[in-house]
Amino acid sequence: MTAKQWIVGFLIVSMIFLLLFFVIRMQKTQVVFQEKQVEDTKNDDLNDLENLKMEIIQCERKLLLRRPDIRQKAALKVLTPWLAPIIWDGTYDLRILNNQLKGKRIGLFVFAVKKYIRFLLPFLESAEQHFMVGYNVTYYAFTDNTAAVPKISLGAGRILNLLEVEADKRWQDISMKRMQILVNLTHDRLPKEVDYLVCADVDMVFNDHVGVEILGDLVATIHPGLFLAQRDEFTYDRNPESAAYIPYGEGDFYYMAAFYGGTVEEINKLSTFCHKGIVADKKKNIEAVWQEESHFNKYLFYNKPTKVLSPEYIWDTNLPNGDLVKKRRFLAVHKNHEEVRN
Ligand SMILES: CC(=O)N[C@H]1[C@@H](OP(=O)(O)OP(=O)(O)OC[C@H]2O[C@@H](n3ccc(=O)[nH]c3=O)[C@H](O)[C@@H]2O)O[C@H](CO)[C@H](O)[C@@H]1O
Ligand SMILES: [Mn+2]
Repeated sequence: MTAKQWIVGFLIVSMIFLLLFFVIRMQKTQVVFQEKQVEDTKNDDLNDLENLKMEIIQCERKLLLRRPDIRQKAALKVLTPWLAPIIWDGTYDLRILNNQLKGKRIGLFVFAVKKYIRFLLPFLESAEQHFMVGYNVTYYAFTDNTAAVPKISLGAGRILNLLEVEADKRWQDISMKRMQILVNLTHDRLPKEVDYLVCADVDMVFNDHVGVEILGDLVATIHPGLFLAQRDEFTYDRNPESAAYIPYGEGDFYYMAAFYGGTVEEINKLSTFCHKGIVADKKKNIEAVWQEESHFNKYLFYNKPTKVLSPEYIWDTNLPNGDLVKKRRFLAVHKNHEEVRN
């Protein structure tokens, strides 16, 4: 090597070192700057911290939607960390399950109060086509106006009980009232009449097979809008004053209370917990962010479901990521919330 080559080499190496030095320095400054920002935020009120958190969550969510590998993994999850099955199409053999569960009596609990009576007929008609076909099914449909419910013809072994319930003023109270009614129903009447109880929202229709693959001691459905979400995105109740409170960093899934089930005994325990929580909150003049669904999620955090249903069992065609949920067994009926709730 000539002296000139040595000098050029030396210059190049020192330039690289200089560059590295500046890059590291800039990163350090960035971290210090970010730490200072967080520090500033701490000094502001809690709301700002909450906003920051929401922004981070939004960013993560956007990132997640661009990561097909994560989407795929979340969608294909078939086992919970406590080893309960997550039911997707193709994970079970119905012939085997029918052999195991034949002769079981199944109840379907639903509320159709005030304007929601309009949903009852399509709900029941679709259940006749898709829900537990070949089994003894008893519907427990609660309404404030039995006379307004149209007649429906049922298949063999299927019974409709139209039961009276008082209509609350607020839709939130109607929705939460379901827990109170369930406490009594699962205590007094159901132990003699059914083995398993399934509870559903009425503003839904069965759209494909829903059978004994959903039966288990305690069964809940993953919320179709949050099945790809991170834990801290779950819309649990975050108010420490509420009985439904779940702190950030905790939780397994966000379950939707529009479709769940279990043995009569387990539904009695679940509804008792939720009803007590609702009453305790009322005494403090508070209401959980998603009413009974918040208490439901709290219960299921402490009492892990023995079976979890994938969003195939509650789907809404307005939702993103529908390509991951091909079988849509139970579909939300689109409604004008303002109109139907008032
Ligand atoms: C996307 C969304 O907003 N989801 C929440 C909302 O679901 P939804 O918008 O699905 O609630 P919803 O309006 O369907 O009410 C729940 C159920 O209560 C019954 N009902 C309600 C009102 C009424 O006047 N008559 C009647 O019969 C009916 O069975 C209905 O399906 O509210 C629920 C109840 O708190 C849950 O918190 C849900 O997470
Ligand atoms: Mn609903």
